[in-house]
Amino acid sequence: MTQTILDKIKAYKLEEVAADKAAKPMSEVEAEARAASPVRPFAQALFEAAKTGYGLISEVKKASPSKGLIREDFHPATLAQAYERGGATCLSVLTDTPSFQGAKSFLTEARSATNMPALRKDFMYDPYQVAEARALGADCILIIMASVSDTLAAELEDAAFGWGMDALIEVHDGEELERALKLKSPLIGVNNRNLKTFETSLDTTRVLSNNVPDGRFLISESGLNTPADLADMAQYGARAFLIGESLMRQEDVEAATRTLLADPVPA
Ligand SMILES: O=P(O)(O)OC[C@@H](O)[C@@H](O)c1c[nH]c2ccccc12
Repeated sequence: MTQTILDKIKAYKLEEVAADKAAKPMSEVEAEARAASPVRPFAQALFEAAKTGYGLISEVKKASPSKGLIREDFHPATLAQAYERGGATCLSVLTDTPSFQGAKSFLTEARSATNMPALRKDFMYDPYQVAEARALGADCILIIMASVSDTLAAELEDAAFGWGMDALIEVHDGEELERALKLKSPLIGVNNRNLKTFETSLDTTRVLSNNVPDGRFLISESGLNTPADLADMAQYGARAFLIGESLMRQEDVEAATRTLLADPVPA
């Protein structure tokens, strides 16, 4: 079988985690997590925002494997503040370095410059990374069903809940969605980008929305550019969105965020 980009990421991430553990044992990370800035309610903030408008998870994203460098002028704290002033609900901060030019410090910097809850956007394979997320200040972690077993997904979710964090469960097809629904988290992220091929299609949300039951909260992720895209996805039940690139490409991130959220279709 050919190796996908996701397989490659997993391989280096497991090595990275092993090296991190050797440098700083779990007990130390746990102590840092206990001393970290208190958890901000991530899911709750999205539910609230979705009652009257859209929930927006705004992503601090410097580069991606498919697009290379997205934004030259990149200061996580400044960008996070622009998102907040523009009306975003939550932050997502890429902490992966090899593929996304992110950094763990970006998460702490961005979050502490705002009052928004923050998602650690990374590829999670070990409860060590979950404790580390909390130590960095994260309020939510990402669980990518395409890249983990059911057992590991449940273990990561339990670890997140144990720290008082939320978990965003990411799916890209019907099989992954079915597996996601065996977990407890209400936050279901449908990624319009296939992480194995990097192709993006909003049909992913359109199709999978049919199988997201009441009681789960649908978040449409990736490839969203315009208010019309959001209105389109909202018709399929998505009241919250995870957006990076299209906002990161704007000179005035605050104004672009405000424009995107200006005219929500009624809930
Ligand atoms: O930049 P975009 O197309 O607006 O997408 C944001 C976000 O959905 C995307 O960065 C993403 C979704 N799931 C991921 C998993 C890993 C890394 C990145 C991602």
